[in-house]
Amino acid sequence: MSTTQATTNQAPLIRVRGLANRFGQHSVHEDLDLDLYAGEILGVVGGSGTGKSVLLRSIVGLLRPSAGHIEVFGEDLQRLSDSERSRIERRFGVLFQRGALFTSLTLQENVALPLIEHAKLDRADAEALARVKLALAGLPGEAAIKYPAELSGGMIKRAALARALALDPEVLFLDEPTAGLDPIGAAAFDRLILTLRDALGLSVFLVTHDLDTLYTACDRVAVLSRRRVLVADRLDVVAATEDDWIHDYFHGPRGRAAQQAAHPVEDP
Ligand SMILES: Nc1ncnc2c1ncn2[C@@H]1O[C@H](COP(=O)(O)OP(=O)(O)OP(=O)(O)O)[C@@H](O)[C@H]1O
Repeated sequence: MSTTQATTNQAPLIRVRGLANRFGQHSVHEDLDLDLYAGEILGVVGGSGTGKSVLLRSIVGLLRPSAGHIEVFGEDLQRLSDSERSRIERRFGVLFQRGALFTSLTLQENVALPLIEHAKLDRADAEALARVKLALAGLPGEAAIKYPAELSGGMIKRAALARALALDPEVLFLDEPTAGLDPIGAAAFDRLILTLRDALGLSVFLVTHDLDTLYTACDRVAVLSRRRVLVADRLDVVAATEDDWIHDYFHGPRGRAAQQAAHPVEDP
């Protein structure tokens, strides 16, 4: 696995080594290595079924790996007790692919839930803070008392992001955050992720199929292929890697369009 010089000088925030995930006879990951550095937005890509979500779930503690080590903030997750592990996991915010909000709760009640449960705030304080988080995620004030069914897909994503930010995480995990959004909504969401990273100093692990997201938001890109991370590096290095999937993905019509949109050729 290659990596940029700039990132090799600092200790990674998350260090995955020799990871294996197997479901019966089906091996999804074998001997997978990956690092996430402080303050970076790492895009994780790969063909369907290459195990991007499984990797995310192993890191955030929802799936126990079959083998290997995951170190987070310098601690090996497998060696920690359940309570120590949940102390670490509290420093994560996760936006799942089907970022389900509770349909019977308003947005501010949804976002207040982790604040009541984990930060032990009373309901009024939790909902006041929830409104701040909803604003941070770019939602207008009046959205706070709406129910998910009353909102567009883009607004629901933002509300789910607000909930992921509720406990002031240091690392944000996003599983296909722009899936299902129209191109304008997706571009706005990419900008929001960048703004939040800069404003809050977040580190971001971002699973995506969206080439525009890679070009506009990601500092590095990791490609999952053949059960491991084939390459994790700057986009230009990744796009130049000799591999059939990488070639088709980055140099097909969609890849060329995304690159063109990110770096338009100026008229003479
Ligand atoms: N709990 C599970 N039990 C058995 N197999 C599983 C389980 N979770 C995931 N898998 C399998 O692991 C493989 C990788 O799944 P995963 O959802 O991580 O892929 P992905 O790269 O995120 O795909 P996509 O891009 O389509 O979302 C799939 O073949 C899936 O069926």
